[in-house]
Amino acid sequence: MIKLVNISKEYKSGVKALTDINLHIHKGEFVYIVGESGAGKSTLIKLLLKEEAPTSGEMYINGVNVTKVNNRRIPYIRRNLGVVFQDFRLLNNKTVYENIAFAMEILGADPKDIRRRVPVVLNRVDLSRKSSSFPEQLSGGEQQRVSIARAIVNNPPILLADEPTGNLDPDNGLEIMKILNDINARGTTVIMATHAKEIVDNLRRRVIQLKDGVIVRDQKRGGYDE
Ligand SMILES: Nc1ncnc2c1ncn2[C@@H]1O[C@H](COP(=O)(O)OP(=O)(O)OP(=O)(O)O)[C@@H](O)[C@H]1O
Repeated sequence: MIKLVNISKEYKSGVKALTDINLHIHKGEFVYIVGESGAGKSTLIKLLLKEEAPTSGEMYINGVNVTKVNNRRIPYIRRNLGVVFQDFRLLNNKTVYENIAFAMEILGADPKDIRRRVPVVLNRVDLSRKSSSFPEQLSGGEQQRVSIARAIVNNPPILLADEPTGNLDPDNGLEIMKILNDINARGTTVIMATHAKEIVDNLRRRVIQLKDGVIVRDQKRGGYDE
């Protein structure tokens, strides 16, 4: 489903953020990416999202080579990847409903499909009653649930989450993990970069640990530390 072959990323500043990453993530997996600050977790996510281009190596999504930044490939990537960030990144001038609908509009969805689908994902994150609220009227946990609903509304096979619980208290963090687990149980591949030791230790999944841009551990049902 996702295959990285000898991927390296060196920023213009000369920082080598990733070196020779080889990685195969299969359909339906739940993968934590862990590592100290600066280890390269966000860089890995940015490469997958095409926000950054690798310096060398090849990336494949569903067998399609998406290595080159190529405008023709961007819609393909958007359809395949949903994404959730630590800081939610909702549009503050749009309601909850509109934030989610917008993710379908930009892919050219039929308005009828949008009207049908948005309530379904709002229900999935238990926020139906907040449909007409604006982001600033919501708690952090609720905002993150909206951002998850937006990430899955186009039914992507892969969900990327960069520190999705980083701005939340433990209870809200657990709530987010329940939702991510539920999404994974329905067949979506979930890749989550995180510093949340408690979560990784309690909800054991595949753990990929980065250190100075290199994979130093790839463990089934691993804990946060070796
Ligand atoms: N745009 C950039 N330009 C130059 N260097 C960068 C850039 N983004 C990240 N880096 C550097 O690349 C390395 C990896 O950073 P990255 O953000 O991927 O780490 P991380 O594991 O996500 O860290 P954190 O847990 O703090 O978010 C770091 O040394 C960082 O300073």
